[in-house]
Amino acid sequence: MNATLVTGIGELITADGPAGDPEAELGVRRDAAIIFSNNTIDWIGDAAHTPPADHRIDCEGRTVIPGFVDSHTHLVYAGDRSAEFAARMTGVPYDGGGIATTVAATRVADDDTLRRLLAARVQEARSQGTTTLEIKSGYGLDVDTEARILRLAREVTDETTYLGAHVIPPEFRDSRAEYVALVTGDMLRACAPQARWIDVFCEPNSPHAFDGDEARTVLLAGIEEGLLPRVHGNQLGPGPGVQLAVELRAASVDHCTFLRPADVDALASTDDTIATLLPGVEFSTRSPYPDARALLDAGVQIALASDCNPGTCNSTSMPLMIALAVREMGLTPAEALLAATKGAAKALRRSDIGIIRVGGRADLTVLDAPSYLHLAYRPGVPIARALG
Ligand SMILES: N=CN[C@@H](CCC(=O)O)C(=O)O
Ligand SMILES: [Zn+2]
Repeated sequence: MNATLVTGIGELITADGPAGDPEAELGVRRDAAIIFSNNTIDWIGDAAHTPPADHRIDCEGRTVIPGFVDSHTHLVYAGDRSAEFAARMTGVPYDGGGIATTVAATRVADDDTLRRLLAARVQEARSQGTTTLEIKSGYGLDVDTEARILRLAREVTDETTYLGAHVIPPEFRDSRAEYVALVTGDMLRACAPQARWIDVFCEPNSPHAFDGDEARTVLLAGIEEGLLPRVHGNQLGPGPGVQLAVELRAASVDHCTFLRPADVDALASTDDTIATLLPGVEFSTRSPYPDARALLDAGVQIALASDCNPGTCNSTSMPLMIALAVREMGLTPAEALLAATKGAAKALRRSDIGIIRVGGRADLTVLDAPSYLHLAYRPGVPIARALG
């Protein structure tokens, strides 16, 4: 059977409590233990009366939570844009133009280089408690490199996203329609076999990104090819991204930084589309933070993700995202932890992760702390690590 007993748990957060009150939904259990085998949870019960197991992990009073689900990352890339960040801190606004810098560096990086860079970022994320990563393409913007990025991403996760519609590459600046035709034609056919999702940077406030009509064309082509839609929306200003995501029943619309009341209403009207908030981006671009309270008060389901990428948020740290969500967006620690686990799992249409329940994946994260509150109470210190 090769079963492992996890015991000595000071506070167990299952995220499997009744919906409604976040504190109750956390499903906090004390004096509980877990048994898992083949990465599946077999048993959760009283630590004083545990079934037999082959191995034993003593948490020595630490807190155990569901492994973080990071449902929005751009981890396959080469190059560095720290100079762009420094310029932004002097007041230069972000408009997505710097993506071309990363595209140039990524196109000339070989597979071994990209694989090594990706492996280091995956390990960095796991060392901070992340157990599921979604990984997008989007730094190739030509058929071969986009397909290469997704092939490398698929080596480390099944949650891969085709983002050929990240920006219009320089060589197509004067022929946007031709690039949209490439993204929805040869590039889509080359990439779809290695992708579960299709995404688009839907942003009329950037000359580099895609307007509502272009974004719709891209997503409909991806759906036709069997991919599930996700959207980068309303990041730099009001725009059609949220409405388009809800209309096409996208699993998630991400950023949601600039929301009009009609956008909040649209998100509140559906169970299909999660509003994924990316506070590391506002932190790193000095944008205003999304009005998370308005979303929650309207009954909108939210997720938190890192959006780790070289341009707007170069951090894999989900604990940082939780601390920012509490400090800057007014979430309670319970709301933030649920958004970084169960909520982010919903943004991937998954129910076997982001939660600790029998039959679910044994993706467990240990906090070197007596309570989950320390994720926001002690920002910037390494208290979280994935078990195993
Ligand atoms: N806005 C679009 N894409 C990424 C940024 C990519 C980059 O600047 O390299 C984002 O989600 O913020
Ligand atoms: Zn992104």
